Amino acid sequence: MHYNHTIVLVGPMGAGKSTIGRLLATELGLNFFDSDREIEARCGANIPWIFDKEGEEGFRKRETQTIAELLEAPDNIVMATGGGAILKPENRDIIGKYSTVIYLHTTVAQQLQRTAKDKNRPLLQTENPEAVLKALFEVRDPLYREAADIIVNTDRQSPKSVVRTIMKKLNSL
Ligand SMILES: Nc1ncnc2c1ncn2[C@@H]1O[C@H](COP(=O)(O)OP(=O)(O)O)[C@@H](O)[C@H]1O
Ligand SMILES: O=C(O)C1=C[C@@H](OP(=O)(O)O)[C@@H](O)[C@H](O)C1
Ligand SMILES: [Mg+2]
Repeated sequence: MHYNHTIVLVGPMGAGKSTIGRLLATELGLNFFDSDREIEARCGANIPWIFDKEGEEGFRKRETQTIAELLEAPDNIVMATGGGAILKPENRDIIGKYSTVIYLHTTVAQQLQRTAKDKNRPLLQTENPEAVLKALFEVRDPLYREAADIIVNTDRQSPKSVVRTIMKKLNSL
């Protein structure tokens, strides 16, 4: 195996980063961290509260700090990031330095379905979440691609099957 054994999952909301990250960590025998859950634990409040009280900028500062903390620790881990973690050059640098990066990709239609009932994503609590997802995709897709060592489509594959695809691709790096 020739890849960096710390794995970071990037990609848009609803691509499956949190779900697949946990399964992949079990498969690899590594601890799993979801940067969003770690931000919430450190802050003692949930993401909607952070966005409401500190704005997206406040959330992004916490996100950068948390991602750095998790990746600078000595152990190999699997980490799911939030969809916007790719925006900051500092995050891209540290993720690239410490990990093998997997871009989980899906369609906007799937993202909409998978995120519809969840109120924990402040950016999607709007009249037209489809337009938001499309606009975010335009900006972020090139950044995800640039960062990625592996790209996997999660559109028509179960989480288990996505993990199998990832394992094959990791083993051929
Ligand atoms: N490959 C998949 N097929 C079907 N549903 C999925 C798949 N991956 C994730 N989901 C579902 O989509 C929702 C969002 O997944 P999540 O892991 O939170 O995405 P992300 O962390 O990328 O925003 C969850 O309800 C999850 O069960
Ligand atoms: O795309 C984004 O900017 C965000 C994605 C969310 O994580 P998921 O990608 O896990 O939904 C979470 O970090 C926050 O609501 C902002
Ligand atoms: Mg997530």
